[in-house]
Order: sequence, then structure tokens, then C-alpha cells
Amino acid sequence: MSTDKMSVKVNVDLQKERQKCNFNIQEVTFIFDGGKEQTLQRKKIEDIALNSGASIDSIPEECLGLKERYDNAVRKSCIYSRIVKNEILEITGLEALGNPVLRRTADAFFKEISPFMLHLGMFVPTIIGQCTEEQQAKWLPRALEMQIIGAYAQTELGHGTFIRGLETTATYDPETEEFVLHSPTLTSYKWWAGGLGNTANHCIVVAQLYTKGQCHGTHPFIVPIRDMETHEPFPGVKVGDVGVRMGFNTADNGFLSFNHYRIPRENMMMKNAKVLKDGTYVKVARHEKLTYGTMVFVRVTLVKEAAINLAKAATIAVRYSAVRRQSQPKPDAPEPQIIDYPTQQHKLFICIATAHALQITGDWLWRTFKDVLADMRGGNTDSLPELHALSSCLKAISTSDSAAYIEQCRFACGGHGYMLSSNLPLIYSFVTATRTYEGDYTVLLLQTARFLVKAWEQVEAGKSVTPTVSYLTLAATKEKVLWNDFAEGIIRSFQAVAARKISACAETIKRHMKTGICYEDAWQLTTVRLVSAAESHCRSVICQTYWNEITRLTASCSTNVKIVMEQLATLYLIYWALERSGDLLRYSTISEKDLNRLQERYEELLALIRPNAVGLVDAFDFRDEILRSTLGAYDGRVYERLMEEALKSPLNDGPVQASFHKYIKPLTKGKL
Ligand SMILES: CCCCCCCCCCCCCC(=O)SCCNC(=O)CCNC(=O)[C@H](O)C(C)(C)COP(=O)(O)OP(=O)(O)OC[C@H]1O[C@@H](n2cnc3c(N)ncnc32)[C@H](O)[C@@H]1OP(=O)(O)O
Ligand SMILES: Cc1cc2nc3c(=O)[nH]c(=O)nc-3n(C[C@H](O)[C@H](O)[C@H](O)COP(=O)(O)OP(=O)(O)OC[C@H]3O[C@@H](n4cnc5c(N)ncnc54)[C@H](O)[C@@H]3O)c2cc1C
Repeated sequence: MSTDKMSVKVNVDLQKERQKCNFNIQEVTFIFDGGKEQTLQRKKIEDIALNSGASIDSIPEECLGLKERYDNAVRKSCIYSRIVKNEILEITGLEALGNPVLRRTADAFFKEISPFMLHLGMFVPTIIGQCTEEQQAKWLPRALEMQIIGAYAQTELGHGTFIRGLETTATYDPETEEFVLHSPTLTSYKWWAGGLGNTANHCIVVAQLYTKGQCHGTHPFIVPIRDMETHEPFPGVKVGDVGVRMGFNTADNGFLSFNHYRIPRENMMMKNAKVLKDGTYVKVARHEKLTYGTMVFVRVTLVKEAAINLAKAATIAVRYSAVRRQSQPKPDAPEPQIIDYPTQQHKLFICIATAHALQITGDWLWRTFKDVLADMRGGNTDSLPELHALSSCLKAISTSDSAAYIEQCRFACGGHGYMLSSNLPLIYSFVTATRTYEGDYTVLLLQTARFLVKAWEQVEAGKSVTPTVSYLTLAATKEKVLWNDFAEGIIRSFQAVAARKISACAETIKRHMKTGICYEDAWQLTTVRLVSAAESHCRSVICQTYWNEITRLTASCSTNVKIVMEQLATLYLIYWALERSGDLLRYSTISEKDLNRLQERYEELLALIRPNAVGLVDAFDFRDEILRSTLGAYDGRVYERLMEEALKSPLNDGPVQASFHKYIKPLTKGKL
């Protein structure tokens, strides 16, 4: 427990909730963080970064004008990155790039987003993933020392999803041994890159590479865009901010164009392909798509990002629901805490369970990613397609579920959830963007579907497939899978649903092709079902991973921790079985009676989890500085905090605003 939690006077209802909790909170914190070591490391990092008070704003960020907000975000980014550089990276090493502790701690500094986020989030990882050792030796120390600040500019005004359609060109000139960067059209302007508008002095630019008159597709380049002394854009570079957005307004998302702008040949990131001095193009990598490596890395990290943000929202909404009392269902009885309403429990407990499910799946995916990376270092890229398929669907589903449930947490807080000071709108505006960036939801599910259909064709041909799709053999028989409501039975049924949907898609594609249309058109006609099949596959992966891992992780835990963790995981499985009852009726032997029983068990679980609800969110262990919420603080002083924050609004700086004299008075006196 951090010091701020020990000294404050806590709301009485929250105190009672904490007395009711029957499990060891710290053990659950260890599970959520991925182990005791990780918890201790996180706490140490949070102490280093937050105990100085450098993150505190005198005026709420949201009350500042756009420019002041950006200015304040840059100020705090400089403080935070000095702490990261001098102290945090010393503890974590570069593992920090895949560890949510940096983002979690950063939330105490920025209610929105740091304009430096993409520097550590994508610029540095791309240097590591796409540069030769020699290039890394040149760029990495400068980037880690913050001597240069970078952005990642891939998306253009005209294309984001379709990378092969990017229009920016990098044409090699062997006379001067330089690449000439050019933006031939308005739609070729780089657009969206975080940190690019006003902050970055360097940028990774993804451009179509031309040499000896031939195009070799998109490649990444490191491009200096601003003078290191004056920060003026170099001649030939046009750069600016893309304009006000739904969120991310301190993230400095920018546009960028080039007018025949020259960079040295060595600024091409040459780990996967090279251009020699004479202009000869040499492919080094064994796999076509290795230049997409940073995207795969970020997609992997986004799963845990989704979990952490959902855990934050759940903490706010559950604590608030324990403090808030509303309505009078029984005459003469006191108003209940809103968390006592089963409908409120239905809204919130799935959020807690999903945070655990995504965190555990995110950990598992991170380990898989590191294994694949190790294979690739040894020259073996065989497991890359499976990693791409997994990271694509898990990124899509985790960000989409998390955004939906964060919004549900806001609904669960009624009117006060709509206050920016609750922090729920800001968490939502951040997370809803993650559904789009780094690959749109639908597009990524279709990438997974492509892998699944191929895997199904392998199964049909009697060939072996990789472990995450070995369940596809379930579809080989047309029999409905036998329903049983044990966890393993539910998971098996989800797999059967996914398998049957995938096989049905493959059949549909074939059926369309029999009418004489080509494969691509047949694929398009099947995409609604393909997205649904990929979603089912992903749900079965999450359910299986969550269940297997939570069983493993709690094996040595105390009894009550085992019980509450099993209750949450079972709730998760049953919730999705009920949500997908249509699929189960279609592809398993589940009956109406089974569904009724499942519904009853679900409601029983809500009641069983209820006394531990506050304990469960306390176990996420967010410091108040990170939650930044009037509704979710540890002490539950909800109404006092709402009032205190309201009084900080510049609109409360005096009893009469100037607008009264300028406009309202003349209007009411008939003089306007
Ligand atoms: C530490 C500090 C905090 C950190 C916080 C982090 C913050 C981060 C903030 C971030 C802020 C936001 C930052 C940003 O937003 S940065 C911009 C991100 N942009 C995107 O994500 C664009 C999304 N589009 C794509 O990824 C591609 O264009 C897709 C995939 C859609 C198609 O592509 P393409 O048209 O070229 O391919 P194809 O469809 O013909 O398929 C051809 C084959 O290629 C295989 N294939 C495709 N892709 C991959 C892959 N990756 N690895 C391995 N294989 C891959 C594929 O399976 C197929 O295989 P096969 O079927 O033929 O066998
Ligand atoms: C907050 C934010 C930050 C960002 N930061 C960066 C950054 O730092 N660097 C960077 O390079 N980019 C960045 N991006 C851009 C982001 O990566 C793209 O917006 C994203 O990849 C989606 O591409 P798009 O905008 O072209 O959408 P589109 O591809 O135009 O999508 C529009 C719609 O069309 C559908 N669609 C598109 N193609 C297909 C298809 N083949 N099949 C079926 N449906 C399809 C999509 O599902 C979607 O519904 C950022 C975006 C946001 C919102």
C-alpha cells in the first residue's frame, strides 16, 4: 500500500467493503503484475517517478487552452524522460519498451498523452528492429539519451491500412549517394504521426524505395527534419499539427511532406534490405514482411495496454459504486449502495474479469513474441505467420472490448462519469483510438481470417497445423459438439464454434468461385463471416489462455485467492457463453435448459463476487496519482473531490464573467 493510502480518512462504505474482502489482496496484485518481482519493480519505479510531485498540475490540464496544454505536456515530458533515462531504464533495461509500467507511470504525468510517447513507443523499437548493428550503434544511444527526439511517420493522408499503397518516394541518387524524399501528391502527405507536429527533430519515414529505375516497395528511413539548434524545419520539409482531435490533443500528431529532400544513403534502415553505393538493391531478410516488425511489436504491447486501462476504469467505477447510494427499492429501507444492484454488478464484474483475461493473455503473447524473435535471430521465420495472426486478432479484440467496457464503466457512474474529472472520458478517448491505430479492427481480423482459412485447408489436406489452431480438427466432423458447462467444456464449445465458422467460410468461398468468380471476389463476398470467424477464434484463444494460466498461476496461492480468481474466470467464460448463445445453439448440443442453468450460475457468481469487488479493484493497485479521478480515489471522498475540482475551473474565478457585461446585459437591456 502506498503512503497516500495509509494516512487519509476513508469513506465509511469503502472501509466496510475493505473489511468484507476475504482474500489476500497482495497475492492478486502479484498475479496481475505477472509475479512478485514485477510488482516490487513497478512500485519502485512508481516511487522514483511520482514521489517528487513533478507530475502535479496546479490547474487541471483540461482547463488549459490548446497551446498551454501542449506546452505543459512538453514541460512534463522533459521531466519524465529525464527520470526514465537516468533511473527507470537503469532498472528495467530495454525490456521497459514492452512493459506497461512506463505507460502506467506516465499516466500520473499526463491526463492526455505525452508528445514523446512515440519516441520510446515506436521510434526506438524501430531502430532496434530495422537497423543494422552499425546503424544501431549510431542512433540508439542518441535516441536513448534524448539527444534526438523521433516520431514514426508511416500513415499518409490517402492511405493508412494499405501500406503498399503509400505514395511518398525515396529515390536513390548514386551520384551523391543520397536518397531523395518526395511527396508527389496531397494524399502522399504523412499524417497522424504522434510527436511529429511540433516536437520531433527526427522521424522514421516509410517510403517507396526506387533505385536504378525500379520500385522495391516500402522501406523505413531515418530522416532529420528540424535543425538541432533552431528547431526550424529544414528546407524541403513541411511539417505541422493535424488539428484538434477527439483525444490525444497533447500528443502532437503531425503532418509532413518533402520537396526533393535529400538524406544520406546510410539513413535507410538496412537490417532487412540494403541499397549499395552503386544503387544495387540487396534483400537481406528471409521474410517479405519483416519491415512491418514494429507494428507487430506494438500490437503485442497494446493487449496489456488495453488491460491496464480497463483495470483503471473498473477501479474508478467499482469504488464509486460502493460510495454512491441511489433509489429506494424497499420502502423504509435506506438507499442501497448502487453496487448492490445486480444490474450494476453485471456492468462491472465483467470489466474486472476482462482486465485479468487480457493481462494474462497479453503476458502469454509477449512470451510468444520473444520466442518468435529468438527463432528469427537464428534465421527461422516459420512461426512469424502465426504470431502475425495472433497479434492481429488479439490487438483487435482487446482494444475493442476494452474501449466498450470503459464506456460501460462511465455509464455505470451516471452523470458524474461524464465529468472529465472522473477521468473516464479521457481514458475512453485514448483507448477508443487504439481500436483504429496500429491496424484497424476489421482489417486485422481479416488478416487473422486469412491465416485461419489457410490452416483449415491444411487440416482438410490431412496436414499438421500449429498449436493455436489444432482445434480446427473439431470441424472435420459435422456433428454438433457435446455441450457441458465445466470450464473445459465451454472452451471446447467455443473452439468448435470457431472451427465450424472457419470451415463454413472456406466452403462459402469455394461455392462463390464455382459460380465463376475469382478468389479475391469470393473472399470479399465472405468477409462479414470471416470477421466473425476470426473473432470467435480470438475469443477461444483468450478463454483458453485465461483459464489455463489462472489455474497455473494460482496453484500455489492461498485458498481464498484461488476461489476468487476461479470465480472471476468462470464468470468470464459464462458471460461469453451467454453472449454467444446463438452460436452455441447452432454448433453445440446446448439446450434452452442448459442456457437457463448457465444464466442462474452467472447470477450466483455476481453475488459471490460482490463482497470482494472493492478488494479486487484495490488489487490492481493504482496509486491515486495514476487514476487521477474524483470518483475513484482510494479514500472514496467522491463528493468533496468533485466540489474541489469544480472550484478549480477558470469559470469559477469570480462571481460574474466578462461575457455578462459584453453580451448578456446588452441583450437583456435590448441594446444588442
Ligand atoms: C514504452 C512507452 C510506451 C509504449 C506505448 C506504445 C504506444 C504506441 C502508440 C502507437 C500509435 C499509433 C502508431 C501507428 O498507428 S503506426 C501505423 C500503423 N499502421 C498499420 O498498422 C497499418 C495496418 N496495415 C497493415 O498492417 C498491412 O497493410 C496489412 C496487414 C493490412 C496488409 O499488408 P499487405 O497489403 O502488405 O499484405 P497482404 O494483405 O497482401 O498480405 C500478404 C501477406 O503478408 C502477411 N503479413 C501482413 N502483415 C504481416 C506482418 N506484420 N507480419 C507477418 N506477415 C504479415 C499476410 O498474412 C499475408 O500472408 P500470406 O497470407 O500471403 O501468407
Ligand atoms: C490517435 C491516432 C494516432 C496515430 N498515430 C500514428 C502514428 O504515430 N504513425 C502513423 O504512421 N500512423 C498513426 N496513426 C494512423 C493509424 O495507424 C491509421 O489511422 C490506421 O492504421 C487506420 O488506417 P486508415 O486511417 O487509413 O483507415 P482506413 O483504412 O481508411 O479505414 C476506414 C474504414 O475502412 C475499412 N477498411 C479499410 N480497408 C479495408 C479492407 N481491406 N477490408 C475491409 N475494410 C477495410 C476499415 O475497417 C475502416 O472501417 C494514428 C491514428 C490515430 C487515430
